[in-house]
Amino acid sequence: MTSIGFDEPELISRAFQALQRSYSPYSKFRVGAALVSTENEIFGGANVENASYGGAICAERTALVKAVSEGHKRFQALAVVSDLDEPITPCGICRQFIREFFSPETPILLVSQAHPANNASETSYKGPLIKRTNISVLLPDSFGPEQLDR
Ligand SMILES: O=c1ccn([C@H]2C[C@H](O)[C@@H](CO)O2)c(=O)[nH]1
Ligand SMILES: [Zn+2]
Repeated sequence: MTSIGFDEPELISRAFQALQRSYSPYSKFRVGAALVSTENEIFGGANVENASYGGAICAERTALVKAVSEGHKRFQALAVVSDLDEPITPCGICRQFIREFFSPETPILLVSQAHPANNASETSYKGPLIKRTNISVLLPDSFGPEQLDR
């Protein structure tokens, strides 16, 4: 079966919806993520923190754990959003987690809250800045499941 492809604005909007549910009373840093599976199902996730700070789970892993535990292990894209005017980039643990399930070139969209060029002197609003990357760029020379195939 051929994929119909994913709807990028929809995926980004689902990441912003997920961000609204961020539980981040300690860092006050809200993050949202959204994944689209090869079955065209979208899974959102937010960061969920803990009074024991090290227990925090990032938005990217929340979304992945939701999807994988519902039977979706192959993905067409991931979008990550925050409240910042510049895109953020996944932490090391999330990169390894993404590496487990993503193909090297699968699109990862790192999306700002608003375009950094927006300011009082701007007459026309510029939408969010989208940095397009993939896991082979974010985690080069990585260790992955193939290495355990013996
Ligand atoms: O890509 C990222 C970076 C950070 N965080 C979360 C972890 C923690 O709750 C807060 C501050 O690091 O942001 C994410 O969810 N995703
Ligand atoms: Zn992370």
